Amino acid sequence: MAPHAEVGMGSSNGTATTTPGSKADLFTVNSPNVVYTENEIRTKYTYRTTLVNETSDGKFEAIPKETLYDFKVERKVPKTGMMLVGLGGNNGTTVTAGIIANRRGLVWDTKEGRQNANYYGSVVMGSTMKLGTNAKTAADVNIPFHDVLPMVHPNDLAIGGWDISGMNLAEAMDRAAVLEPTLKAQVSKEMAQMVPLPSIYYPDYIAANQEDRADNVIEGSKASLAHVEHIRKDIREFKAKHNLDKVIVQWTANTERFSELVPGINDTADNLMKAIENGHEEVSPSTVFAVASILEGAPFINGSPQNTFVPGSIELAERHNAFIGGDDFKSGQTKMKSALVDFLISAGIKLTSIASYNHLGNNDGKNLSSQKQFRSKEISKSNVVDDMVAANSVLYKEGEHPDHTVVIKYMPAVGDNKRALDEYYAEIFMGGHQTISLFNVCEDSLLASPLIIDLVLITEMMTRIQWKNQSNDGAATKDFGNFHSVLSILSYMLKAPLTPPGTPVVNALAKQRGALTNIFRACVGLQPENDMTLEHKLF
Ligand SMILES: NC(=O)c1ccc[n+]([C@@H]2O[C@H](COP(=O)([O-])OP(=O)(O)OC[C@H]3O[C@@H](n4cnc5c(N)ncnc54)[C@H](O)[C@@H]3O)[C@@H](O)[C@H]2O)c1
Ligand SMILES: O=P([O-])([O-])O[C@@H]1[C@@H](O)[C@H](O)[C@@H](O)[C@H](O)[C@@H]1O
Repeated sequence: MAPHAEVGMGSSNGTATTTPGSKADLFTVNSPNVVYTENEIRTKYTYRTTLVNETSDGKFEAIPKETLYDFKVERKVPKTGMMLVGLGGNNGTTVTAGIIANRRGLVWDTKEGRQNANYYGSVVMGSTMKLGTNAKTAADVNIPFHDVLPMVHPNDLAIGGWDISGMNLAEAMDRAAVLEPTLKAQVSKEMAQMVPLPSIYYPDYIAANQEDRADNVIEGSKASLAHVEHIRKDIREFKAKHNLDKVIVQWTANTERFSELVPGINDTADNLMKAIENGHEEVSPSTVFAVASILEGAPFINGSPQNTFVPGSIELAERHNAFIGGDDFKSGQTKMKSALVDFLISAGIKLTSIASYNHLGNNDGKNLSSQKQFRSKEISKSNVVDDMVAANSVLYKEGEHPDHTVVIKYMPAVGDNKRALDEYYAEIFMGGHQTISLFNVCEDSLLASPLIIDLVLITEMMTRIQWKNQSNDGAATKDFGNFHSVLSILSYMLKAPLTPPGTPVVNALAKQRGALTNIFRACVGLQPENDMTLEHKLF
């Protein structure tokens, strides 16, 4: 068996990328509130919100509020590694092959002609944001999202990870049946050298039909401190082997059943550690990976829908000032839903029914053909409309919401090319109705892989941003510190965004992108994009 090798840093014949440590800035901000030093960007930022009081006669009083923040961004781009749990799966092999292809600037033949490697579908690598308006022409100036802050380039990521299947990544890529043979042929040699590290396997958490893959497992079928330490050691060794500054761990392994939330077991950090020590059956493999990552100081992202982040794991992350994020990549059908529902309801159209069906034939679909695993996915796919409905009391009474059903069927013949069929039914003006019927073929792994990259790049960036705020008299109220451990800024990439305890969940796609964009703009002293364009209206 080939050694547990990984794909290393950018190769000699790779395309030009942001060399770790360089500060090749596309723009600088000329403002008294922004200071650039050799190692940092320091910003004084005025955050403007509106506080609302309810008056005794049922009306509202709106009070504009300003909070002064200091932001500090480390400019040095660190050498970063991405460790995937489920490396040998459809997503794991596809994202690995995609980064290798981009790094080497590969071109391959397809039925439609020559195809170049790209990062389409990645917000960070494939989208832009408005920097401002041209001082002379007043035309919008848009820049690549990746250039708003000094971010890691995906071509420079070292890649590794774990899988309960010991198949090398070239064979696993063939098993996944996602990529063109002409591309696979060009990356196969390099991927054949990559064999996932053995992983923990607790059969009760994933479908029984996954058992035939489990030939690369660490001894023990229940949680243990030994499992936590084994994973921590894997992370340390990967980091040392590639001489990395940082490692981000991401779960793209199978969807697990939900863990039961048991007081005294997974409700607090101490109880969770005790439950792991005692091998409690309500501690899942994904929670063990989360705990190991938190203790090792590696941010952990959950790309699947199960409740990995039981309350005890969130408390543990907060205690260790570690970053976590999740849940469940928002790749195709649900991404469309979170945009369409936002459009309909904010247009004053009363959505009354969503029928959301899909069938797919990959191993994910095979795992989801088991009821407990499907239930995890059904929950994450169903809750995505709640915030948009609750925000419109004109259309919906308290507690009223559209009918919403989610159906997933396993149809091996279609492989990774999921067919999503949706019907949106709505009430319109004067008793009319609108019916929107969608047929959306989502090549699932090709849609999810860019999200895996975005989650790593944004999470890594968040480890280099610190903040403090000032009281109104300008005195610093605290020293610089990290954002909250739960990275809700990642919500755009996720179906069921995890938020700091007690804070609201935002699923509307435009709001999610706006939060991500405007927080990054704030870190270089730029006000939020507001699209008012008064300069084009007031003259
Ligand atoms: N568009 C998408 O593909 C998409 C979107 C949202 C969420 N997801 C989720 O992403 C996950 C991966 O999707 P996929 O299509 O790559 O699935 P996949 O079944 O092809 O890959 C999952 C991999 O995880 C491995 N695995 C299972 N248990 C493991 C463990 N305990 N440790 C290490 N490896 C383990 C399996 O052997 C398999 O190789 C699934 O949970 C899926 O629901 C996928
Ligand atoms: O396309 P989307 O809804 O974002 O997400 C997908 C689901 O539609 C699909 O049924 C499931 O198998 C995938 O894991 C993924 O969750």
